[in-house]
Amino acid sequence: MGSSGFSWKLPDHPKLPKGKILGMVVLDGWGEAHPDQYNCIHVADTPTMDSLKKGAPEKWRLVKAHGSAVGLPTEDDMGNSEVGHNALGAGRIYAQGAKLVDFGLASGKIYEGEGFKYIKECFETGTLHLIGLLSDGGVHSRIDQLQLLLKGASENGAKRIRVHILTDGRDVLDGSSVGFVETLENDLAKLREKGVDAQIASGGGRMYVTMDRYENDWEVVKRGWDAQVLGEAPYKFRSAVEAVKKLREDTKASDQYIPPFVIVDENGKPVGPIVDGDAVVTFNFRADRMVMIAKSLEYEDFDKFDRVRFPKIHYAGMLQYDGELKLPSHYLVSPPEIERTSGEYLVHNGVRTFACSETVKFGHVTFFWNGNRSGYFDPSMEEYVEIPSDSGITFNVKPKMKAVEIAEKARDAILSRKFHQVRVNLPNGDMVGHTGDIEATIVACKAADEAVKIILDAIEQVGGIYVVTADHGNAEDMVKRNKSGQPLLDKAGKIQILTSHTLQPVPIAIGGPGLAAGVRFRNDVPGGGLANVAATVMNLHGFEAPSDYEPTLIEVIDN
Ligand SMILES: O=C(O)[C@@H](CO)OP(=O)(O)O
Ligand SMILES: [Mn+2]
Ligand SMILES: [Mn+2]
Repeated sequence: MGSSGFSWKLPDHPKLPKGKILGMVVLDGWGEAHPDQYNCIHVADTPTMDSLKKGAPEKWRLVKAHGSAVGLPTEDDMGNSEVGHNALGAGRIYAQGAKLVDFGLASGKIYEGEGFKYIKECFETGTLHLIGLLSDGGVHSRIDQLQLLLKGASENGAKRIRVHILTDGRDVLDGSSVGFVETLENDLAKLREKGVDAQIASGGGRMYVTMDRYENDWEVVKRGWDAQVLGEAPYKFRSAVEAVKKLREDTKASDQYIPPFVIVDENGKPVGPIVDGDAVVTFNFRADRMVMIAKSLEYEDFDKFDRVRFPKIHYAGMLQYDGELKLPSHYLVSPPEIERTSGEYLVHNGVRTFACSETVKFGHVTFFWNGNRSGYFDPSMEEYVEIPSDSGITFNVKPKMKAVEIAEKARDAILSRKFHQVRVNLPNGDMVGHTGDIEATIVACKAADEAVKIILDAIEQVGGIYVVTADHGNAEDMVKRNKSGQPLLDKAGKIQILTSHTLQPVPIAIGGPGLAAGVRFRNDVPGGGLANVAATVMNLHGFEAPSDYEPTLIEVIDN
């Protein structure tokens, strides 16, 4: 870097060569935990990952993947794909959406911002609609933030408020939706006592209504649109608590998959369709599962499904969800400014990159990796391949998912020798872990392990280097535990299945024939986390990382 200013040019690494082919594998939802029967990774046959762990102690270690290590508010915050891949790709720790929204609400700054002023223009004559995930999971949203926003909006002049809820059961225990709806109903009743006309207007389970991602299945978003905007749904109820209880019972749906419903008045009329002149806020802070609904609410030109009506509204996201598309154009809190990511640096330094996953995780190794920006930095240097995911099923039905297909694409990219970095996300441990199906998750872990083997074999053939890591835990612990780690039993004496991510660290392994002799993990970064991986990878490509990146995990010992 010249003294005159910024340069993309990275300094040469003093010891490590350039031009090696590097396979970068992210196992989604693959943490390290105590081996017992609820640790699906332990129970599953995973010879490849086992051999990495046993093989070379100086080339395998654990890194932090939750809490402050990935920019989350507290050490009780489990990791997730957004913050995990952001850290892996950006090499620095950013205060993430959850934290930025906390700050905006606590300081009141949120109410002074452009986004809030924009929606406020509708408060006099229109309704304020709040759409988002109702739980305290802290991955996509938090109910306490919704509560503060409800209070703040009413104090700032909102007279009529409608909440469109999405039930969780993925980041929190299944069945917990009832309690969250009751809490929200209490708050809305208090607002009504103060003269604010506030009600829940519609709802549905997050995986079946609204929160699809990466354009996997627009039907999911359409179901939400019909209920939230048009006031139409297959189920109609007078109360949301009743809706959630009854639909769980009658349709046997888990919280994640509750079918869409609308709340109606005594005449059977929906209480809160979205109409001209209304304001709408999507209150999730996390990006991936808000991009599609944001497009449907914002884009004049839109052909993904028939919206029937496109109301003239003032729409704001809790955050801006896509930095490249500038979507949505209005937002309540500015997102973390994740810039100068490793992907952008490497492209500027001649590193040709291939990235691949299946649809449900495709954006993780592209969009999240690149700091929540869609698209390429330089299409002549990069190729991103998406393998279509199965849609319309829960992944316990097909736990192998597209692991082999992803690995074969990676293998072909490696053997083609056209790329220096071949990066994949293997979704199985996470996507199947979220279903809570232990048997299926064991199959999933085995499938992911087999995919890793395909990639490592290809790296072996070209004399390359591999880095195998994960973005956060999930499959390694499938049961809710008490403080001392014992499985918690419910009233009927049954274990409580944990569908969510965990607080566990994740493994990182390096190796391959191209790894220079003397490379090993340093032992002076014991607290290392996912953000330390980017500098590590830059070193393995033959470069020094920028000075503001979190330190590399490796050193080169002279033999
Ligand atoms: O499915 C998701 O949206 C989250 C859990 O809420 O999982 P991940 O962070 O692994 O994408
Ligand atoms: Mn993940
Ligand atoms: Mn997950």
